[in-house]
Amino acid sequence: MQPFVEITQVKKKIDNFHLGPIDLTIEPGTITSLVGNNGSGKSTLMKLMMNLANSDSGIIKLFNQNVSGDEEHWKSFVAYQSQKMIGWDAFTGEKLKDFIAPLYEQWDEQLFQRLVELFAIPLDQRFSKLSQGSQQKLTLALTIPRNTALLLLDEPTAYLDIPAKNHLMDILVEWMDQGERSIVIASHQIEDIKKLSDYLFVLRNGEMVGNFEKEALTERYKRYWLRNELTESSIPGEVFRDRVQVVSNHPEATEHYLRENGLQWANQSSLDLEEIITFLLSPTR
Ligand SMILES: Nc1ncnc2c1ncn2[C@@H]1O[C@H](COP(=O)(O)OP(=O)(O)OP(=O)(O)O)[C@@H](O)[C@H]1O
Repeated sequence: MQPFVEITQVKKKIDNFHLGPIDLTIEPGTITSLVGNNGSGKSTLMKLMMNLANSDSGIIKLFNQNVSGDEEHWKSFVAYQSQKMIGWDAFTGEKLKDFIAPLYEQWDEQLFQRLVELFAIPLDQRFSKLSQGSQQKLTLALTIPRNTALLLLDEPTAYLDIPAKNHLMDILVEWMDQGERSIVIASHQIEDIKKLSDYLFVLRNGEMVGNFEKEALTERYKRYWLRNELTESSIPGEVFRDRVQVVSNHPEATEHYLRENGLQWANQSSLDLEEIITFLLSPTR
């Protein structure tokens, strides 16, 4: 099956900020988290994917169509939740639903009603009158039931309360099971990233660090506790050290070196995904 998204060598400059070059492919049936420090370009990348901003170079294809071309058929396969919904303030949830639902052939009214109930969304209030969390809940309730093949969510859980976050994760997992679908989610919430992602696309200050398969990434990092303090200046795979502790992102090379040089380790452990992301986003490591 054709990838849902193909991004090739995309670059974008905004004032002093440089994004890219970005290469990213989103296959059907996958959830990809966009992970990066603040201002690293996650929202910009999503806007580029939606053709809400123009790239300076490179190609972005959604459903095999160039997003900046004349043909806009690709838009019917995508639902996008941005951080700020422009033009919604004056309308109630009920009215917004009346505008949006008829635009989507696959609109799932039952799922909409379920989300309204689960999240206790007051549909009779104007969007501008809702709390930030309730605005986010309503936005999700008006986005997920569109049932498009691709769902782009820009920080969907930043303001959600704990029960709503948990409900949302269950709903997204369920939603994925209903067909050839994919989700791209920009998030700083480690629980979302851990629970949902198949892939982590990591950006550091506009630069692409990589697109990592989550399980492979967690297996790649190991911490070794050595019996004696290290005197070597650097050992293969090392990304961090502290007296008798070494963290490696290339365990085979590290272990080979330690054995060859008679350096024994008393213990080893895996790293938590949060710690791995911290290493990936840290400029000195
Ligand atoms: N409309 C704009 N005008 C000026 N600068 C912008 C604009 N949009 C984005 N930028 C700049 O682009 C860079 C990337 O911003 P972006 O919002 O894409 O990052 P992000 O990774 O989504 O950040 P965060 O995690 O804080 O939401 C930032 O330096 C930001 O200041």
